[in-house]
Amino acid sequence: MSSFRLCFPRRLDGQNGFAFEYDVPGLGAFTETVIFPDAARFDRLDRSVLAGLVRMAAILIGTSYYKAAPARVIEPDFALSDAERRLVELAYGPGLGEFYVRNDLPYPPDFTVKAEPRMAQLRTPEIKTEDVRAAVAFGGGKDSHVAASLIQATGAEVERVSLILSESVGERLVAMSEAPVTLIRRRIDPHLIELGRSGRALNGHIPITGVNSCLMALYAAAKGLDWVVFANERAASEPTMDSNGHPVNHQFSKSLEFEDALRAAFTAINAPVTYFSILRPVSELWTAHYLATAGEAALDIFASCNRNFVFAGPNALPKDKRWCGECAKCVYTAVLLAPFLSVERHERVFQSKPLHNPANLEFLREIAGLTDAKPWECVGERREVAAALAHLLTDADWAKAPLIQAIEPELFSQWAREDLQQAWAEALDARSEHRMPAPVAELMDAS
Ligand SMILES: CC(=O)N[C@H]1[C@@H](OP(=O)(O)OP(=O)(O)OC[C@H]2O[C@@H](n3ccc(=O)[nH]c3=O)[C@H](O)[C@@H]2O)O[C@H](CO)[C@@H](O)[C@@H]1O[C@H](C)C(=O)N[C@@H](C)C(=O)N[C@@H](CCC(=O)O)C(=O)O
Ligand SMILES: Nc1ncnc2c1ncn2[C@@H]1O[C@H](COP(=O)(O)OP(=O)(O)OP(=O)(O)O)[C@@H](O)[C@H]1O
Repeated sequence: MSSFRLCFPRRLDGQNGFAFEYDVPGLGAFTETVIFPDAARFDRLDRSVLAGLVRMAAILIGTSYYKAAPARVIEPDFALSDAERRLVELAYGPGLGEFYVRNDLPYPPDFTVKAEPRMAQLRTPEIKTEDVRAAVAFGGGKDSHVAASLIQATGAEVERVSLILSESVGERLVAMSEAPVTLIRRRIDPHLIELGRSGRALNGHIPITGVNSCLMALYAAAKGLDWVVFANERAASEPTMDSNGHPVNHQFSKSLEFEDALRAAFTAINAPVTYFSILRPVSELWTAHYLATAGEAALDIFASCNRNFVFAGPNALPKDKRWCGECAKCVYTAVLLAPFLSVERHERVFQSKPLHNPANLEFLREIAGLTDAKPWECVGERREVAAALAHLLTDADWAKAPLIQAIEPELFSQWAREDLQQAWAEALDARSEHRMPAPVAELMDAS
């Protein structure tokens, strides 16, 4: 039976990085390279820790190549600890859930992982809480800005780090930040993109946050940083839709389930970094409120529209735009921030009026829970969106916005008014499960 093969990554000659190599049945060999800043000193890492970190990166990066022609057997040329095996099962299972469902492939998928077992390290991880240096994942959006600001408030030294697939995306990210951004450069095998474009390979979404997490951890460990901080929100654990009784989540690799799997795999290799998500305990309205108040300086430079990050497709935004104003993610972010901004300020932030554009009504219905499924996008919990809309209907200016008016009758036929009032009232105070170190939990008021 032909299998998808993952090779143990090799160091590049003359460049500070690694080559990740894969064999896809029927399509041949592929190589992705990742180049790190010189400050990442891989030679200072314990050999087994380095090997573990690159194995984890190889597993996650492999999802891009596996999806070209999914095989029934996944076969690394390295042994796997239980935690790494679980990472494979999750990344190539629900991590690719959207891909399977949108390509009409069976879901859950039926594959076997063929690898020798590896003994895990059993030491309890040390969590540094003083003189901390933190790598904060930076994606240019509201969550990244808020995460960087909060980590700074803990007294830690913050380095913003972005993974990029093209220089133009790197330039956009740098322009979206008020502080310097360290860039780690991935180069996807161009053959994969060609095959996808010509229809000779399957295409679809991959667990990108998992890829970014493993590469950030590798960078942080090699630079001697202590924390690797993501801004994965509580809402990312809510599935996008249900497929025959199985949840499918566009944001699976941002979910708490995947965060736990990554943390277990880092522990099993004794990785010298603490990985966590700082926005896990709070609502998206909490984050929007923080950005509109304490984080106000970022309002004119941040962007959440994913079209900023297209590196090879036809959907890239024009250079002078940060928001397309006509996708589910723009509409979602516009709803979350509206309760905290005047209509005029909102228009300046979003470079348009997404909540006044009738063409956006269907997106609004989808994100507010008025349809069977959420859009295949990075959007949050339906109840929270509905609560924000109910609140906007009580605001004299926002209640006049055409989309807010248009949604009113359907909103209250789907949701009980009192339930939405309660969700709004709790939005800034409620806290949920998280994995943050004590000083961060204290700052976030989360026990
Ligand atoms: C920017 C974006 O949203 N891209 C998604 C889009 O891809 P598109 O074809 O429009 O443009 P490109 O991003 O330039 O991709 C070109 C092709 O390359 C494939 N590819 C890309 C990155 C990668 O690591 N591996 C790859 O194989 C890609 O499939 C294209 O064929 O549509 C794709 C198919 O649905 C999406 O997969 C692209 O999503 C990117 C991987 C991406 O970075 N998306 C994030 C903005 C995103 O969705 N973030 C979510 C987190 C989701 C998660 O962690 O799973 C979020 O913020 O919540
Ligand atoms: N290119 C990237 N490099 C490093 N980290 C990234 C990148 N893109 C996203 N992230 C991180 O992944 C996590 C999830 O991304 P997400 O898109 O939700 O955040 P965001 O872009 O900051 O906010 P928003 O939800 O407003 O788009 C965040 O911690 C974010 O910083």
